[in-house]
Amino acid sequence: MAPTSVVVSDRPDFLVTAEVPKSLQSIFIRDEDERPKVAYNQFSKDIPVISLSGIEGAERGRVIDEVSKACSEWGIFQVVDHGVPKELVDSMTRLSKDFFALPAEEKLKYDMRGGKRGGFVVSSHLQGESVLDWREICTYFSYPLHQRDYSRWPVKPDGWREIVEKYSEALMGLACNMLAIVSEALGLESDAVTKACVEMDQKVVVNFYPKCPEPDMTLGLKRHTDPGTITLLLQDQVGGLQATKDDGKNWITVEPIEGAFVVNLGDHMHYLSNGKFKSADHQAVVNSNSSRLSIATFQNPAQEGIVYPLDGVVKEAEGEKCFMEEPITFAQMYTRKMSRDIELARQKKMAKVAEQEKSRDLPMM
Ligand SMILES: O=C(O)CCC(=O)C(=O)O
Ligand SMILES: [Fe+2]
Repeated sequence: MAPTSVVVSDRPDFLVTAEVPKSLQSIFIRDEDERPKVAYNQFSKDIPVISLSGIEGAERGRVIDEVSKACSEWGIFQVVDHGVPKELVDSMTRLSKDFFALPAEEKLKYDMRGGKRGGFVVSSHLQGESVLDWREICTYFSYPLHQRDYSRWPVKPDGWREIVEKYSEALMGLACNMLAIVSEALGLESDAVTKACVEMDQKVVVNFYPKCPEPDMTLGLKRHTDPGTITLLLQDQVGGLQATKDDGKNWITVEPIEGAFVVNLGDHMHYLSNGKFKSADHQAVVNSNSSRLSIATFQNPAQEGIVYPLDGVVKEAEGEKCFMEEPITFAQMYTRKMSRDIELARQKKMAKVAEQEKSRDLPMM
């Protein structure tokens, strides 16, 4: 989920119905510079695909090298042979699709608007931002266990809750394995990153992107970096996840691979690594042929977790400098990111209004 999303009250109702509108409402139309530049199904093989087979034995060194390279270059890669059972992944996908196919009234029993922690919402966007994302989401706050609030977990379709529980647990395991590899890729003990997280939070966001009548004008999810430590994304075979490693000049569409997880680093990991590892800049595009499902599992540090380069990462003897002035907490980092994004959205909106006024004032030819 876009890290900075704040659920606001204006809800485009038609997205919760099965009907696809014939044209795009203006609230979804993006400025030209934000619109998709590459097709949803023009797949690229640039993002590394890393097999985790043999990770506890002879293959560990290879995995560490491949992860290190991918994190320095992209901050995003895919993993296969990850050990999460195929039946669990298939059930999670099938039941998630069934959830979004439920009648609007059923989904809206878990309406997340008004600051509720978890549930269902149509689109979501920054306060002050004028354009909406073309998606519906269902969110579960799954860890820490003592904060789990089942009253915000939809009970339908039958069996979904149990599967979400199993899926969250399996993904917590995979995330911890990946964070051990990332720590070692930085030359540290395998528990360095998990220790910095204090207690690992997990949030599962199921994204459903309905078919869209004018996909070239809008985005399923606008460009962002995830704020947390690491994200594990399961996507269906439709395609739509895009990444850039050069600040938006070039975009690639990540090739969907059956059963693979896309792994991307978030801002927290970027700071812990003193900028050696990127937090992946990404977005989701939509299309007019089929709807798309993706399930993002966000692994975040505790609110009081410290955001600062890890001990031993900054090699001062080699002339390297720490790129942060002072340690801050994850809660502070998140608030700053949000305020920055809200301010940017405000400036963009004002520039647009000024531009419109200027063109209105021009004399008629
Ligand atoms: O749907 C996707 O491919 C991307 C989802 C994502 O980036 C997110 O939920 O933060
Ligand atoms: Fe994301």
